[in-house]
Amino acid sequence: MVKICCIGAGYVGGPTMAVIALKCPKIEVAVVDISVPRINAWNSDQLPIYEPGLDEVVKQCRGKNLFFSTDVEKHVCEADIVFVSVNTPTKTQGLGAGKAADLTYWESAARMIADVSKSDKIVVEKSTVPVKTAEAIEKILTHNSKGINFQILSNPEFLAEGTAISDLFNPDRVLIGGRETPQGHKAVEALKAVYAHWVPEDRILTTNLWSAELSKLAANAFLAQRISSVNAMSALCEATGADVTQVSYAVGKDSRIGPKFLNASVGFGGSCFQKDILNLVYICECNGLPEVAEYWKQVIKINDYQKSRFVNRVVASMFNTVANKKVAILGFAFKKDTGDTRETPAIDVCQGLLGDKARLSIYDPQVTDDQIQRDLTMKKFDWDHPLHLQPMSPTTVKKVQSVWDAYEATKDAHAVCILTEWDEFRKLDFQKIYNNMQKPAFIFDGRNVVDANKLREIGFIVYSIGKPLDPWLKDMPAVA
Ligand SMILES: NC(=O)C1=CN([C@@H]2O[C@H](COP(=O)(O)OP(=O)(O)OC[C@H]3O[C@@H](n4cnc5c(N)ncnc54)[C@H](O)[C@@H]3O)[C@@H](O)[C@H]2O)C=CC1
Ligand SMILES: O=C(O)[C@H]1O[C@H](OP(=O)(O)OP(=O)(O)OC[C@H]2O[C@@H](n3ccc(=O)[nH]c3=O)[C@H](O)[C@@H]2O)[C@H](O)[C@@H](O)[C@@H]1O
Repeated sequence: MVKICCIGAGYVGGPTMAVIALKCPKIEVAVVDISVPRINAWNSDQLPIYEPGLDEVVKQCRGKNLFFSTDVEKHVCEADIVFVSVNTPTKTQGLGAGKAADLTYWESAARMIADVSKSDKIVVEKSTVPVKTAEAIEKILTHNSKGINFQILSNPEFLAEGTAISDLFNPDRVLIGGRETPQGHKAVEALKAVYAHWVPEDRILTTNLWSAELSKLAANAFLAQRISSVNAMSALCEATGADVTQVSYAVGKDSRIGPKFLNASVGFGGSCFQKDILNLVYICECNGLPEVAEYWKQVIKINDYQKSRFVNRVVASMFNTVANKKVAILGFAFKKDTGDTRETPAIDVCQGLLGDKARLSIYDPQVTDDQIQRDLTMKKFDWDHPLHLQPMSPTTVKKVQSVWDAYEATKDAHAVCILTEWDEFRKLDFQKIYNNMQKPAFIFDGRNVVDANKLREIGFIVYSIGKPLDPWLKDMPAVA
């Protein structure tokens, strides 16, 4: 029986391995992590991450051919294939701080693999890593090996949160990069055979190691670039009276451009887009390509601009001050159908409003109060370290209250900001919300989920990203 071990039981390691176990009943899969609470949660009824469809998959295989354990060394030692899916955060200190990937967790995993291994292994980069990481990992493994043969493969993950299970069941492609040697080819074939249990062969792409590593960074950069492009257009739409939804539709009808990923928003979030682009920028700079680095940096600059533009709109519309005004925040996760708040635009928007002394009442169906407090007090990039290494909030933000109901959040509020596109926000009783708010009542829709015209009929002053402006907003300059 082939044995797989995955180091890192996070958003990628957990779902990916659960799907491999489901689709390959003859393969034994162990997911290991240094975080005891995380592993305990994987072994309980309350999984550590919220992902539609994940519970069912885990329930079907857990205890049969899928195991979650903190006994990292034992499972690594026994495995034929070791996936490494640990955090690769942005470096916060030292050379390349604020840009380069911090490979501390990766390196310690690699050293541990070298130490405990007693048989040949295929080591698979599942984490997103800088180009040429495989070479460094190879050095660590071979330097320490006792005649053991390690083959390194790059097999980046393309799943998106909220749709992880369907993405894993039906991927656009699976990418496997390996060394162009007979042993390298053999290792690629072995991993290919795992995916071939459910992925059609023509969707399993094989490349050299460096192409696979770079393709992952490139894919995320292209996706984020689309969002920054449409968000840049949204500012121009507001200035000219065009409607960004109509513009996106018209643009996306061109089959060369395509309709997906053209929704204007308050900004993209998530653990990877910014981190991976910063990483790409750093690699370009290190390779003497400052113009290319500058090009990709713009994607992040526009994203930052979009978030601060939104805050400025809120403050400017409300007579240039939100001091002591109650602002209801609907949605804190970085997108719907996930409880993940890593790099969510809600953090920047909330911090911007708190900077202007607002009182916030936050409701998100999947994010706990604890998480919100932690996010609003944590330093940039600290969030992307394993939980037990994250600093605790020094003080809780007194001006932030989180509640478990949208009606409670909006009661007596001066304004509502919609920051995540949860489906339930579309179905709210806005008449009831309006009746219970201070007047004039404002709605700032950062995700274009509400019907602005209907809300205007109720009496709200509405701002929707990239849509023709309310007469009220036209007179309020939103530039800092
Ligand atoms: N979140 C996402 O949707 C995607 C993430 N990725 C990439 O996958 C990688 C992992 O991301 P996530 O799963 O989101 O991170 P995560 O933070 O959810 O999980 C990483 C896990 O690794 C564990 N870990 C760290 N060092 C360890 C060690 N030495 N031994 C054992 N366990 C260790 C941590 O405790 C943590 O539970 C990152 O490189 C990320 O860029 C790629 C595609 C999608
Ligand atoms: O490497 C990763 O971590 C993953 O990053 C993204 O997945 P994810 O961040 O989970 O979610 P997305 O659906 O890509 O959304 C990212 C952000 O962009 C925003 N977005 C997305 C689409 C859009 O049209 N407009 C827009 O603002 C979302 O609201 C969210 O904040 C990629 O889509 C995955 O392919 C990749 O594997």
